[in-house]
Amino acid sequence: MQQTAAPSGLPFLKMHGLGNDFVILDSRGRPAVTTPELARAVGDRNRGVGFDQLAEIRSSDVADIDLDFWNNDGSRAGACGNATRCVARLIMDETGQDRVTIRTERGTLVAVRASDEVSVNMGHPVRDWDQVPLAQDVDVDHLPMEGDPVAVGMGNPHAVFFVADSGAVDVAGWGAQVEHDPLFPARTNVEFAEVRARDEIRMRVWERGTGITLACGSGACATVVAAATRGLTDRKVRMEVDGGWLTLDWREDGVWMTGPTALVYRAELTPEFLDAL
Ligand SMILES: N[C@H](CCC[C@H](N)C(=O)O)C(=O)O
Repeated sequence: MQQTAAPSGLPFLKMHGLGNDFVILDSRGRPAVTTPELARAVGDRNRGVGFDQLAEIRSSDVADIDLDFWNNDGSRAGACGNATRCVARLIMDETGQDRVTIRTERGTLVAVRASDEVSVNMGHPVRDWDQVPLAQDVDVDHLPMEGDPVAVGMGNPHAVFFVADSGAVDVAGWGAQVEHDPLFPARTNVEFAEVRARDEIRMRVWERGTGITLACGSGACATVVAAATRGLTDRKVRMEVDGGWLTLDWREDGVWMTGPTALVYRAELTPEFLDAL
């Protein structure tokens, strides 16, 4: 009897770092599959899988892997610290090594195991107004906007506001308004930071292309850069986000971020789902 091969779907993993959740596709050795339509369909929490970001692993000729990021509105994210840590852990588990190099849009990043957590060097912050990017030549340390935010590029744009009580902030209302402010031609991620001590910050975030998330690694990096630049904290801080705790350390070689990673499940998108796209 002739066996018909089962139609093959698309394997993926679900991971999260502090509740910042990801669908991870592995396209090593074959063409990339993600399109804005696929990202939106898989990112739909009712009709798809749901994620804050989709990360697609690709073969690399300069690093252990290349990694591309997408938001659930179908837009590209130039950086995603928590997904970088999650994928780094996958690759370290696969290779048995404690170090991995990952090429992203902003350059090649190094991640290392830190006991049961993962640290990644997210690189140097970008402080040139046109590189953040901003629409005009303004003071990045004091943007001309209500709330006096700081602009920081971490491979993606961030506007960091310092607030007295982060719990009282209307993150969705204020965040969405700032995301679409004309000062940010590529829109922006928005952080609301409450400095608790020279080594501790509470931060809540509104992400470009996604909305409120429980954590944002690049946003946490941008926040420590903004806080230390303003002289509000030291360069090494513990940061409490809605999903837990990260450690940030702005060193000579870049901003290091350390935190937990979790593998939730491995599954497959069915041909039926993919055909409907
Ligand atoms: N959650 C991510 C950041 C996603 C940023 C994205 N929303 C963008 O459009 O830049 C992180 O851990 O760094």
